[in-house]
Amino acid sequence: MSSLNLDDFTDLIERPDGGVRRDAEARRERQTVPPGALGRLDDLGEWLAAAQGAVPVRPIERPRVVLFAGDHGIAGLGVSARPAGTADQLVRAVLEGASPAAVLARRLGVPVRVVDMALDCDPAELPAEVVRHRVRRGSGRIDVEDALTAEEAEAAFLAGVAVADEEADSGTDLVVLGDVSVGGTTAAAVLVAALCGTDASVVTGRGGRAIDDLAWMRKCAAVRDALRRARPVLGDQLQLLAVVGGADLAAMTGFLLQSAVRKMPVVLDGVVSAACALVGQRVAFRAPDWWLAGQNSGEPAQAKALDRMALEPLLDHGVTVGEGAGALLALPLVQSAAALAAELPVTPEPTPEADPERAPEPEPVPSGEE
Ligand SMILES: O=C(O)c1ccc[n+]([C@@H]2O[C@H](COP(=O)([O-])O)[C@@H](O)[C@H]2O)c1
Ligand SMILES: Cc1cc2nc[nH]c2cc1C
Repeated sequence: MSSLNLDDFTDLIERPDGGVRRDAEARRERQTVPPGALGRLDDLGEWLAAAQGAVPVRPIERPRVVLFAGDHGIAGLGVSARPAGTADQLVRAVLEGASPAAVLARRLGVPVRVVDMALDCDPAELPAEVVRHRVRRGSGRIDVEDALTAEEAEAAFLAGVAVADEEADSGTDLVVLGDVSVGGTTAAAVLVAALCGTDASVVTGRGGRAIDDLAWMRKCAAVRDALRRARPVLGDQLQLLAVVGGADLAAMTGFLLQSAVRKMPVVLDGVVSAACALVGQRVAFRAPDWWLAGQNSGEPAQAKALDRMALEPLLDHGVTVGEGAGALLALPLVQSAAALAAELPVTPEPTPEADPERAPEPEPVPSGEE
């Protein structure tokens, strides 16, 4: 039996500071740029201030890309555009600078950290910088078996918690979160359908235009079968991740929740991070207050999950490549919002002298010496 109790997260996660948010709004009102003229960037700047507990908001100077990597047995059914068990190749491409996320991260000067949770390869053949938290080699085939044992799910979740603590402790001020997986979007679709009470066909996407009609039908059938296995465990999120999630998704959920505990804002990427965020919301309803939806990837399950969390994607360019690439594109926008909020000139705060009607009572004169 698993001993980890996720209920503790409900109390551990606070809301971003509402008073700070109001101070940020008041500061914005004293900027000479007309109200509303910066559109959603105003909201973004005020949200960041509240998350940081600081007015003016501090610049985002130490962002990081954190990617959880794993293979999924379900990919063996031909539900992915990639052959099953090849996520390690994607990991190498990221770390060699040869993938979309690697190009963007290099351009933006953001370090990338890849965590092996369940790659299906010899660990000795992985690049040295891969963070090692593997709990098994490939998560189980979720249409017919559990992705993980209860112990593996707990270990994976706690690995995610540990990585979030390491990031927070090292001064990371914003995380761009993504996955490197093969078959991961099938597990994500199952989680979203299970938690939203919808059918397989509503949540099953094509991964951009990557899979054909036959593969889409196989994916739908796999989601339907896994969904049947998910329903009995809907009330226990760790068990849900064990039955139909996988090691990378369990870790990502732990990461998201602990990031909220540590008040470290996270930008979500695609359907996999959105599904984990939705599981996290079930664990702690305040947690989504700490997350931003970087982009709309176009996957129906992602849209459903974000809608449930009332998160509105910053961008919409149909980026379905995963590995945090879509969320990375949103990073300059977030950094711009912080810079505008902090750097645009403000008119001086009204002082009591300038407004005699609002002048406070005079301080009583101290009667004696200290
Ligand atoms: O986020 C999305 O909408 C999305 C849609 C299709 C694929 N991906 C990414 O592509 C990778 C392979 O996913 P899959 O499930 O199609 O094998 C994985 O890293 C996913 O995050 C991502
Ligand atoms: C305004 C705003 C509200 C949010 N709630 C959760 N994440 C958020 C992000 C933003 C930007």
